[in-house]
Amino acid sequence: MTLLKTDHITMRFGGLTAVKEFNLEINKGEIVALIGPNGAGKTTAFNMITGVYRPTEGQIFFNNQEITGLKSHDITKRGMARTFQNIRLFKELSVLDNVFIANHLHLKANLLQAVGGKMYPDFLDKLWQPKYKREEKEILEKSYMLLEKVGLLDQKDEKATSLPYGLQRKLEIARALATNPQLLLLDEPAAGMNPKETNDLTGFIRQIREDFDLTIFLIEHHMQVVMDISDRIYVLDYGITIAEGNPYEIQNNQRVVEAYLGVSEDA
Ligand SMILES: Nc1ncnc2c1ncn2[C@@H]1O[C@H](COP(=O)(O)OP(=O)(O)OP(=O)(O)O)[C@@H](O)[C@H]1O
Repeated sequence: MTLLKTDHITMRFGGLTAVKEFNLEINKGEIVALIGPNGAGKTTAFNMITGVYRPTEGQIFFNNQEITGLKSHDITKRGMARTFQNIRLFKELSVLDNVFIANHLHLKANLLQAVGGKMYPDFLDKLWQPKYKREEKEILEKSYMLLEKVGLLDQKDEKATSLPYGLQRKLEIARALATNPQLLLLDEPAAGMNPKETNDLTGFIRQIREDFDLTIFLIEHHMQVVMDISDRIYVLDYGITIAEGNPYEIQNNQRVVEAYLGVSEDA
């Protein structure tokens, strides 16, 4: 079953076409990677899919519903979550509070929707009614469960920024999981990880796919990770899709090899 589909999405910034007519199809349960040299348009593609940018042209479908141009929080509510290339944590807060707040914001957004999207004067009072107190307790339990799944329970009281970089990436993933996604987009999960963490990353991503019934779309520069983990790979170069296929096909694709290694003028 197709979970995410893009139909010829294009993003122009003035005279620059960052992504041109990108056609993507991801099936439920797949792990799909998006690779390409620096500046190829990978993050721009993520930004269009997650509602940060509205595509200049083309359409995006999630769960067979069009989501083109929807705001990020609407897209999150429909079951899509992401992490960022530059980690975005609440730096001063503890590990636990980072996950707790992500859960809480998600709940509050749903509550707001339940009251018609308006901030009624008694809205904050509602949060302290028994029903919502119960929900707060559930959120706390869920936060513990998420930290346990990503292996950060022992560090729950530490300040987020005191964690090594690789663990901050895992904390960002726990935060994304707090919104109950079906599709998780990871922007360079191996960046900043040490060799052991990088080695373990493939198993970790497979495990969360299993535990949370996820579909995963990731941008990654670390080729070993990409080749080990991906069912399929899309390759962008200067905004153009130059290849799509399984890891074996991509490794043996001449155009991909040239895009990465460059071709000498007289070749
Ligand atoms: N908001 C923006 N305004 C203008 N140009 C932009 C904007 N965002 C991205 N670009 C340009 O679009 C092109 C694609 O950038 P993008 O960040 O998507 O590439 P990338 O493949 O993610 O690169 P990297 O691997 O270095 O993160 C680049 O030329 C970049 O300078």
